[in-house]
Amino acid sequence: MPLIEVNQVRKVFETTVRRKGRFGMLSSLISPEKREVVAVEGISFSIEKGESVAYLGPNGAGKSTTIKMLTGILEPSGGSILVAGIPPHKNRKLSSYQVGVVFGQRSQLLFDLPVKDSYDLLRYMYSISWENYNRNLQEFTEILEVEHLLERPVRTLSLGQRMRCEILAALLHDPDILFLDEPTIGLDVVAKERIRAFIEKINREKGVTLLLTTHDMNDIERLCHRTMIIDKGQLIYDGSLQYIKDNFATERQIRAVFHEPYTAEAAAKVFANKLGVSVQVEELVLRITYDQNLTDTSELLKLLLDKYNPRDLTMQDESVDALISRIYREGLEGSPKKQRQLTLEGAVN
Ligand SMILES: Nc1ncnc2c1ncn2[C@@H]1O[C@H](COP(=O)(O)OP(=O)(O)OP(=O)(O)O)[C@@H](O)[C@H]1O
Repeated sequence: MPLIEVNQVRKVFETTVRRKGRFGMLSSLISPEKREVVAVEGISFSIEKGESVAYLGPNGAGKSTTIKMLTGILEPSGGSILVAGIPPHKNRKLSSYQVGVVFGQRSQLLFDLPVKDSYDLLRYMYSISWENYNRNLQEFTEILEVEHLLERPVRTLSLGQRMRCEILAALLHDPDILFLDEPTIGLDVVAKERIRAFIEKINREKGVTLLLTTHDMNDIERLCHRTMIIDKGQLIYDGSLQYIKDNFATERQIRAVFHEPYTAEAAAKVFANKLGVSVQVEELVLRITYDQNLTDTSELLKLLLDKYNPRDLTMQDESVDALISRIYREGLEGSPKKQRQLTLEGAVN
């Protein structure tokens, strides 16, 4: 049986529209105009124990709303959710024993008190035995390198230090599942890497199931074997990131450095006329961006080498960041590969 089961879940928020004009506020108070926002629209998925899943989507897609429903903070407007066999919104307390949550933008630590006081409170709230509490505290403080922070008031910690303390707080009660909403947001490269290493370890060694929302593609490449993409409240992809890369990353860039600026200019004019190719020139450097499905790499390279004799050549595939942004913009239907298939089908007919 899957550890998390989400079946045709919807969430509709009702908001009040503020009227414009001098008396708008008064009129809104007397007869408020209501509007519905559909944040999540019939989503279904299941997650097995030990999986590490990325939950991606552009701003406002419905990621946080889904996590809030999975943790019981919000009640679904329709459909059903079971987390470790429990509907979270109906039995939030029982469900919380199985689940740890980290919200990158919000804290579950008490701001004015030392970090350790929040941990003691969590021990009490979750009725964690002293033995388990002391064992987890010792193990996690060591790995996360936060021993020296335990007596410091939370408000005095840097963002990176606080995030490490937050993650520790979420795991003190040995949950089977960890929901992470943007756990590396705003952190520097070193702090991000530290947190990723820890999350990866608890998934691998303790079998903690992960569901993670992020806008940082390095989080996913490092941590998640499965990626779900949500857009406008609907699940548009559920599979591996590798599949997306293999099937949708069709853009590539060639960077050529020439001996003379006018050679770069001349080459740019020639390549700009090719189908699916765009060019950029900066002094000696020419960047050719092209769709591998429309233009053969060997053809471009041959032309460059034979005719323009560049000093240096490098090639770069479309970054995962750029790829995912393109999917957000154009959807999976808009991928060059799909377009090409459509074109070919069109040609056959
Ligand atoms: N309490 C609320 N009341 C009304 N609308 C809401 C509420 N919470 C979220 N929404 C709306 O629901 C939609 C989904 O929001 P949600 O926060 O789930 O998106 P998200 O994918 O987490 O975005 P982001 O990446 O920006 O955090 C948005 O249109 C948002 O404005």
